[in-house]
Amino acid sequence: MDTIFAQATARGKAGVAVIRISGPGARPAGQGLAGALPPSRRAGLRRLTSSSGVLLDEALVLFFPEGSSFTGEDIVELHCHGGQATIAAILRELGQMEGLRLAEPGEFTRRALQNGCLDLSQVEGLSDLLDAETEAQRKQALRIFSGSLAERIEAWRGKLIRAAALLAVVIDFSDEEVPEDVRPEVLPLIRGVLDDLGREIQGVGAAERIREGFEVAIVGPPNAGKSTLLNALAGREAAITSEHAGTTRDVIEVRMDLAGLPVTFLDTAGLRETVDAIETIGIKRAVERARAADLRVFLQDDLGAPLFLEPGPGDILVLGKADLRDTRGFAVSGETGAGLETLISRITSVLETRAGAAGTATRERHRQAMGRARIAIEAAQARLESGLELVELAAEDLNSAIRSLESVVGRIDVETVLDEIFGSFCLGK
Ligand SMILES: Nc1nc2c(ncn2[C@@H]2O[C@H](COP(=O)(O)OP(=O)(O)OP(=O)(O)O)[C@@H](O)[C@H]2O)c(=O)[nH]1
Ligand SMILES: [K+]
Ligand SMILES: [Mg+2]
Repeated sequence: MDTIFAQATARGKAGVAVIRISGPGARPAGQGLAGALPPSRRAGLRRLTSSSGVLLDEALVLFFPEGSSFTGEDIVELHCHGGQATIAAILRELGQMEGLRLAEPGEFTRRALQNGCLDLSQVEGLSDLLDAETEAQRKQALRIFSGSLAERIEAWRGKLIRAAALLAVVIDFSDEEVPEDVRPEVLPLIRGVLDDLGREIQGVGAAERIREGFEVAIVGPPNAGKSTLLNALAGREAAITSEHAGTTRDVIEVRMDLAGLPVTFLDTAGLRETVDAIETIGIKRAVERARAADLRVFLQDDLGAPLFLEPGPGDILVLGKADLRDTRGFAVSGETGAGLETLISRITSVLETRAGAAGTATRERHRQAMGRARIAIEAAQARLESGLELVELAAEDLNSAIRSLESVVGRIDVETVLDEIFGSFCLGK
């Protein structure tokens, strides 16, 4: 196995930079640079020198031995000064050492996965954690990274293995006398898993929105003040505004953080009947994007006017230019900021409710694997409900469901399933 190294912190000038070395050559490489390494997992201040005796830096050095490091291999960390020349000099020195090479992107994490320090879902969680920009994203990513999905999978797997083992008893006795009917125990077990899976599959959509961001489209007639409203929400001149009806043509996106939820606001072309070819294209885009958005804010001149688009559940209808109106209804003004707080809190509350449906699974990959498992378990359930004749097929269905679930965490070894089934049940053969 190669020994790899890379700068773990972001590129650019900084107070401190961390360089990580992982693999069988990490310890000798660290010793070559720093002399004697500090005791395991304890920081020690060392002078880093090149093989030709040139002082490179003074750095904090840490050693994480194989088995208790991020990658599972020996790791040496150098917390050096964050100047570009310092980092370059140390990386150059490491590159000249026998058996060491620069890591490829994600290679430390890949090794952690290979060595069983992280499962596949945790690797996904780690990648989300590094991408997290809002509080909801951070919490969701950290939950997966700390293994919560793996725990759920393990619990379902345990129940399905127990169910399959009970069926195995029936299969074994089927040639001799009438076997005990294990269905009163098996069916509730698999029903419980089906209920959980149903909820988790339902929640993936919400979890994906938290990962990728919700889209909120601002729609309405030309000159309603949509772009002015977007700019007020963004706190900057993101979109061109003018007194000319039909100013906005392209969809303008502004990314924001609403109470920890990532939200992209879309400003769109004003909706109306028009013969202008370019405006027509803009309106088509507006309608498409607004339909696909999670939520629409209909900014209106008067509430009776045509909407050009069917409002969905949770959508918000609001009058614009509140400063020019004498209304006791809900109105906003991008110009003065009137009603903005109320609008934001309404949007937030709709999105928070939706985000609340998120479970533990966060990705399409998870949904597909859980979906396959659900189909297989439902097949087993149907076979068992019709009697015990199809018990072998039902057991096969359960094993296939177990494999699908295991694929979520990257463990797809069937032998372990068989081992557990026959390890916990002595059939006396
Ligand atoms: N008094 C007042 N004027 C506003 C308000 N919002 C926008 N306006 C004015 O109304 C005109 C149209 O504003 P825009 O923000 O460009 O309207 P729009 O809905 O984006 O228009 P299109 O992109 O053409 O569909 C501009 O002259 C704005 O200054 C408001 O809240 N109060
Ligand atoms: K306008
Ligand atoms: Mg506009």
